Amino acid sequence: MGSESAVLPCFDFSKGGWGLEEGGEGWEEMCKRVREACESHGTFLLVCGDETLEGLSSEKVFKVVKELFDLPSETKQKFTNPKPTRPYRKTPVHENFGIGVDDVPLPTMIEELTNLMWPQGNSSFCETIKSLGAKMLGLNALILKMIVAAYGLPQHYNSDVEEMQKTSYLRLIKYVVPEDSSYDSNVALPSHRDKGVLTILCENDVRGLQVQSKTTGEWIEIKIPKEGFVVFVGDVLKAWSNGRLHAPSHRVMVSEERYSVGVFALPAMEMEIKAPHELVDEKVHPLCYRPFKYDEYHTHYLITLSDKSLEEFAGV
Ligand SMILES: O=C(O)CCC(=O)C(=O)O
Ligand SMILES: [Fe+2]
Repeated sequence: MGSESAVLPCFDFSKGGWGLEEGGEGWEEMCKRVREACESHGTFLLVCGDETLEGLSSEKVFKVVKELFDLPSETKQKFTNPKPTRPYRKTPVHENFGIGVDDVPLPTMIEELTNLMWPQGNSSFCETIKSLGAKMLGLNALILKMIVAAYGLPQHYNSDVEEMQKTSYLRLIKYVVPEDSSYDSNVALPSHRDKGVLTILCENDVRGLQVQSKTTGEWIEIKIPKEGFVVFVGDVLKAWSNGRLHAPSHRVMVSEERYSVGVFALPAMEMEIKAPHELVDEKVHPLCYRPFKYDEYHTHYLITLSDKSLEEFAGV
């Protein structure tokens, strides 16, 4: 355990690097590399740089995130998201706010959260988290388009890309070292695979995230670039890609207070997850997963909470 994240691919999406423009110079090469990273590791790092992040420095983001978690418990508990899996939650090792309800735009939800937490207003929280959310949603969308392009799939699969982000949501997380000494481990978030499509995360300057190597099974420490993100492939994207993309197990170990922000791309509940026929062939890539509705898979997971739920539910 303990390899440096230097072994993980890291792409420069800053203006001085590869750039972010769809179809721009270096686009094809970048799509290919992103696809390869998602196949071999299921994860990669992204450096965005100040210009691309438009002033959203890590200091600025985590200052407002910390302000939220520093509010009194009674105030935080007022946040009862109508989506039952995403209210304010607190356990001995972490606290989190899941922000996002199907059909309600993320900026509206962030405004509602701000008004609830600070009736007198807090524009720096509201504007910072809205800009960050928009940036992270945009990056998820771009990466999904890159994957479609890298497989040489016809443009009409971009409608799958849109469907696959219909219920995206943002999560603000604080990890703590438990005071209760009966918690003898510092596993703050146990090993799991993300069940959705694609996850993008940033952290304050405290490490703790680890990913399990696809090839060796060892745990690799992830050092998310300060002006950047880490990206994980989730189960739904693995199924859609006919098992070509890898959905890696990851976990969080903490020895000091840590904060992170994640945007989780999730499909429309009624979306049928089905590999494009171009990604299926008899010999090399036989069909790995039967087509399934996302809400059925989601329900199955909530019942079993199994890390192998995709294989159990839809494996052929
Ligand atoms: O907080 C992190 O760095 C990871 C969070 C995560 O993996 C999750 O919420 O699914
Ligand atoms: Fe995760």
